[in-house]
Amino acid sequence: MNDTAAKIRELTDLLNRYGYEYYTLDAPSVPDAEYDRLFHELEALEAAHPALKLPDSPTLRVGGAPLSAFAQVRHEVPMLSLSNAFSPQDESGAFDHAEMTAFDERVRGGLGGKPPQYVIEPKFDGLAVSLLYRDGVLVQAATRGDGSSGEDVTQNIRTVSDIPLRLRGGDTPALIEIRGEVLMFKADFAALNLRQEENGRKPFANPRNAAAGSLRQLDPRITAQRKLHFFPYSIARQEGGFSAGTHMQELDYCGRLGFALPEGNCGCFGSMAEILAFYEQMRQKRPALPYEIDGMVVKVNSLAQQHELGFISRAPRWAVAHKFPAEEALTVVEAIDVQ
Ligand SMILES: NC(=O)c1cnc(OC2CCCC2)nc1N
Repeated sequence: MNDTAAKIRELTDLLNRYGYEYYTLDAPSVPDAEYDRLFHELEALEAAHPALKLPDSPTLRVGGAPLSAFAQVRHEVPMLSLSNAFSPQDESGAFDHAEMTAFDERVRGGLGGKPPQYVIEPKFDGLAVSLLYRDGVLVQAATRGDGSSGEDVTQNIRTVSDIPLRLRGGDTPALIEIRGEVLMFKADFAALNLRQEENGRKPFANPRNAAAGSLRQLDPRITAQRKLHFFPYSIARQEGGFSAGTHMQELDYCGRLGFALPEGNCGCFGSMAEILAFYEQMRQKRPALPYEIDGMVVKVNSLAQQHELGFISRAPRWAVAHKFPAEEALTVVEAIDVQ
């Protein structure tokens, strides 16, 4: 590699590390002026040697030329959406968690009575996206769309500062598809709407609409100005790298790969009673959170148990077998009678 290419590689890695410290760890190790100096040095080298610009260059964060339209991306693994378990309040204001108790019973039934561990995490109120990394480099990002295919928003996603352009840590998987929620923090939403009104533009109704509108911009330079964030919540597929056995291990792995995690707002418990207590705590904490959540998501922690249950829930909902009593069942009854 010639020394210009080596210099571009060195500046790219250094600026990506500084960006991770600043945006994801909220712990910059250099002053902004030093970051800006190195950034302009990289911009100048890339302008002089366009062929040497790297796919994970931090200069991609400012957004390139506008698109005329979004391409469609087919999801290899359909993007499932969550069924809702509402907890209506009774007249005393207490929450009736009957639907959660029913969920717990269905899960235990589906696992042959084995007691599951549950993870409870925020239900982020943003928009779902899927991120594809090959050999550690972000190569494609898509919205959920109809679950089977979505819009290619790769250029716009590259402007989201806490989405790594290259995965961190060692043991990089050859391929990994990470799904999560793009959202706008409440404070950034308020500031954006102030700017909208100052410029005579319509304010956004809520942070979710603001995030969706900002991500589905054809001009990435507008997306870059919108201060979006991303939280991962599942690994859809993976080839190589660390093989998680539970959802908590998946989240922890995403943290090691360089993603931001909703620290302190997730929990893992062995009983629905503890889950509901955590739900109650989060309901109290909700107004003070920096981002909007519209509930909590409860998942079976073990991936093996998820796959086992997933099979049952993937059975056609529109058909059911109504079986005659098995012959041997009658025999067994007779055997008991005979004894
Ligand atoms: N809005 C959220 O915060 C959220 C959405 N989805 C999921 O999980 C998907 C992954 C597999 C089935 C549902 N988790 C979440 N936290």
